[in-house]
Amino acid sequence: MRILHTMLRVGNLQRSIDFYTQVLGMTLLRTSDNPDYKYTLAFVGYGSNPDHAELELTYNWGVEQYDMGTAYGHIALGVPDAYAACEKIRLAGGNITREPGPVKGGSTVIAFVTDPDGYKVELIQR
Ligand SMILES: C[C@@H](O)C(=O)SC[C@H](NC(=O)CC[C@H](N)C(=O)O)C(=O)NCC(=O)O
Ligand code: NI
Repeated sequence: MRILHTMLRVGNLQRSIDFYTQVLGMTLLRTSDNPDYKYTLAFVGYGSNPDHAELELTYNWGVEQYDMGTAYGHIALGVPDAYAACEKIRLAGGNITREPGPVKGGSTVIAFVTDPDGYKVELIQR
């Protein structure tokens, strides 16, 4: 088996596409409309399946907000320099919600950015 994608329900598809492409540097890989079930999908990533796992952004027509609950954690991205990545994200209008630095109790440098719906994305320096 292999990981193909992670699905996130989003309240505004273009807002999310803009974030993942313009702020995090991903590519909009494809979209698909499902008029019968009133939803649209947008797949974003740093490449396509099978070589790259993708994010499946799911927009349910007319649903602009979700109860985020307490269970979701984060999606992690690998970066060569978390400090530089955070500066670039800030300049692109992204919201850094945890400054880069060693993880508590460890030495790996991490940071967090929050996407437009409030989903956390971890940046891991490696
Ligand atoms: C393309 C593939 O990766 C999918 O995940 S589509 C599967 C389909 N998704 C939805 O219906 C999304 C909208 C839904 N209202 C939601 O918010 O999850 C799905 O889950 N189909 C159910 C089925 O039994 O086919
Ligand atoms: Ni899916």
